[in-house]
Formats: sequence, structure tokens, C-alpha cells
Amino acid sequence: MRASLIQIAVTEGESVESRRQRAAALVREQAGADLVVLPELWTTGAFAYEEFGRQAEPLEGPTYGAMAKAASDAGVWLHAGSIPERDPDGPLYNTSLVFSPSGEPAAAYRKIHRFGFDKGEAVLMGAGRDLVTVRLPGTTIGVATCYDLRFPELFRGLVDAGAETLVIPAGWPERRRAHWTLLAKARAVENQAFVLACGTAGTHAGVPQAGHSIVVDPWGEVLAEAGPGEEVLTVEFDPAKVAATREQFPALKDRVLGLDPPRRLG
Ligand SMILES: NC(=O)CCC(=O)C(=O)O
Repeated sequence: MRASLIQIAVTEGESVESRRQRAAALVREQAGADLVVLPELWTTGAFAYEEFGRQAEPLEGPTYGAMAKAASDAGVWLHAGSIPERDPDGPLYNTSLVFSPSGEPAAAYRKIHRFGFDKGEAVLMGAGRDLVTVRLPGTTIGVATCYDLRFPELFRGLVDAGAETLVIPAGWPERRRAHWTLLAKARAVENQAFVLACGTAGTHAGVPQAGHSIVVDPWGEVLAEAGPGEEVLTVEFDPAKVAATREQFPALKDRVLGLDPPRRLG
């Protein structure tokens, strides 16, 4: 299976429409790949909080249209990263879009863990509730977004739902790059799954982005890693390695669930 992670640069010097057209062109250039991945909130930038409301789109808005067409032009499965979604009946959401090679919508995932504590995304956007997996030929992907990477229980839920390849678009800052790499490897090893983590390059809202998109196999080996700038990271991987790893080293079978709470002595 061949995957291309498009680590696009998000800068204020470029308009959203220009970046949308550029992203669509980059997706088209990936014809021949099985799966193409874009990062989180690449239209606005994940830290450009003031732009979320200004650039929010309905689910089937301009980014959806451009990405559906790009997926079908290239004939690829496309995880189109996420957009600020304006729900007509509710708040904004940080929503990822997945398209089939014929440009049909395959899934939408509303980010569950919002970043910012008491500001930013955490107050400007609503939280999703639903786990999302998508069956592709050869593997089942489980999707999560950026800050979700810090919450292992979400990934266990995806694995329980059949995920073998964890696809994580992000807008991760350079300042915490060490966490990004460490957590991507940890999620791969503990879930015995491939991790495809696609970040952004460039600087927006004064926050330099980490880049360093990364692909990790179920044994924790890094198959490919990008540099800091805009780049398309292409990798070949064998989805059968998930079943083989889970069979040869069956740690997932040793999970002990429903433990008792700590007992007080005395
Ligand atoms: N956009 C995000 O979710 C940022 C996450 C982040 O910076 C972190 O977890 O650290």
C-alpha cells in the first residue's frame, strides 16, 4: 500500500482559496497512491483562532467540493485533513473529511479532544463524540486529530472497532515536537498498528509548526519522516504486518479490563 502525506505549509501570506487550490493540485499529483492524507485545519491553520469563525464552512462547502473532485481526479482514497465546520444547528467543529477514489464521502470525524484548555479551540469549537473507522481495500483506518494523540483510550476504542492503520492529521507546534514523535511511536507500539501522522509546515498566528510528519509501523519502527518544510512524504507499507505483529507478540490479547478501584487499607 502506498500513502502520501501532504505536509502543506500554512502561512498568513497565502489566501485560503489559494491554499485550497494548491492542496487540490498536490492531491492530484499523488495519482497512483492508495491513500493521501492532508493535515488538520490546513485552510486556516490550527492556531489561527480568529480565522475559525471567519473561514468556517458547512460540511459540504468549498473545501469538501475541491477535495471530493481531487480524490476522484487522482483516483485515491483521500483523508482531506480537517476544516472548521459550521453546523447550521450547532457550534463550530474541527471536522475531518474522508473521500473514496470516486470522490464519494466515506466519513466525517469531529475532533473529540479540543486543544487550548480555557481558550482557543477548546472554547470556540464543539467536541465530537463518535469514533470513526473506514474500511479501505487492505486495511481499516481509524481517524483521530492532533491533540487526540495524547489520549490513548481513544485509540484503544478505534482498535476495538477494527482499526489497523491510525491516521492522524495535525497542526502540531515545533515547541512540542518531541511529544509528537514520542506519542506517534507510542500509539503504534501499544496498538500494534500503523500510524500515519501528517502535520503542517510554516508559521501561522506566530506559532512555528513542527512539520516532521511521520509513519510508524506496528513494531514502532519509523518507516518515513519528513523535515520541517512543505513536503510530500511518500511511504510503502504492508498492512498484513498488523495481523502478523499481533499474532507473533499477542500483547493486545493480555489486556485486563474492568479493574477494581484502589482499596484503602485500615
Ligand atoms: N491543534 C492541536 O490539537 C494542537 C495540539 C498540541 O499542540 C499539543 O497537544 O501539544
